[in-house]
Amino acid sequence: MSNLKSLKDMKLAQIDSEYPYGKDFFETMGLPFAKENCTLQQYISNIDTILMEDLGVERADLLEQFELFIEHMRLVKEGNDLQVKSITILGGQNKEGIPEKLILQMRAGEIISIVGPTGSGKSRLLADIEWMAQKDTPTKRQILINGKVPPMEWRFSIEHKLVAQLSQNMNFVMDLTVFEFIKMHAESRMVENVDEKVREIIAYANELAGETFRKDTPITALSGGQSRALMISDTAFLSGAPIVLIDEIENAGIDRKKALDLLVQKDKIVLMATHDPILALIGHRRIVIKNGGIYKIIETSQEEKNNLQRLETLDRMMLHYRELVRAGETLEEKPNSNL
Ligand SMILES: Nc1ncnc2c1ncn2[C@@H]1O[C@H](COP(=O)(O)OP(=O)(O)OP(=O)(O)O)[C@@H](O)[C@H]1O
Repeated sequence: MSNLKSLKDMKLAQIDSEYPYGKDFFETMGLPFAKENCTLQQYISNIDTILMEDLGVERADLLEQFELFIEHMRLVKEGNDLQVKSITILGGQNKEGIPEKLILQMRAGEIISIVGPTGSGKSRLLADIEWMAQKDTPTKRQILINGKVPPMEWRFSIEHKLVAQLSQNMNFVMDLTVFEFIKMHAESRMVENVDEKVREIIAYANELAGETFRKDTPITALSGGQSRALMISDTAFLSGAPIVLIDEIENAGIDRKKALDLLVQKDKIVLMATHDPILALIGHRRIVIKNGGIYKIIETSQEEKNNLQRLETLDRMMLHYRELVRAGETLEEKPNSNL
């Protein structure tokens, strides 16, 4: 905060050029923030007394609130820029208290799948990462960011949101169109060229979703797959979060491979819990969970990658037939692996 102490002595024009969002603070209160040749202190002292009374704020408090606002916005920007090069999981214990005995490091640009039977603890592992567990969850795991214990504030702070979670259910309750919703998010992330970014996000989401939607479609009218696609595209383009956790993407009816390519392009660390062999093999490595503990880690072998191609061919065939079913066509056509 020390550099903020001098805010009051800065000229308004200088504040405007260093913190372009600063004027919003005053303008939303109905206080014009012209680029006058006076310091912030002078500007606040010169605000009409009746206006100050109407606002119900003391001059000293106004300055303090402004300083807090600038600090908050600065942290949001810093959080956006924070680089996560690695996450490390220090093993804890399984459901029976047997130690995991492992150190697993994951680097930016990696996709890691998490596999294991229902109830084995896949979501728990994702939750440990999201919460940046410090031996204080049932698994007793510890998570390091860039090889270090993350500062406590990151666990609670919205500004340092390191983790974006795409969960199984997305329920929208707001009465907004797709464009308004994404625009609101883009504005809160303080991106430049908001409208262009929003159009880009919607276009990508439409590529991921089987059925297209329009920018003026109400978000409540989106299908499960469409809203999932929208949130994936939104996360890829807007979320500063370098870590993306995906809990079971397979049932969403979206182009899973494209979705992952989009997320990983952005140099994120992607972890996904899945039962789907294609997604499991898209991962560079997969964590196998058994009885609440990390049981083994499998590097995707060349042999498996060759199988992935075969499985993808089968998947395209299935998708084709699914489209025929959706369109009410007959299914008499012979399966064709050249699709
Ligand atoms: N190491 C552990 N110690 C204690 N409890 C655990 C451990 N791992 C997981 N659990 C608990 O076991 C339960 C099931 O785990 P979880 O929901 O993560 O399973 P899952 O593999 O995601 O299942 P599904 O495939 O059905 O989504 C949860 O209540 C979770 O907190």
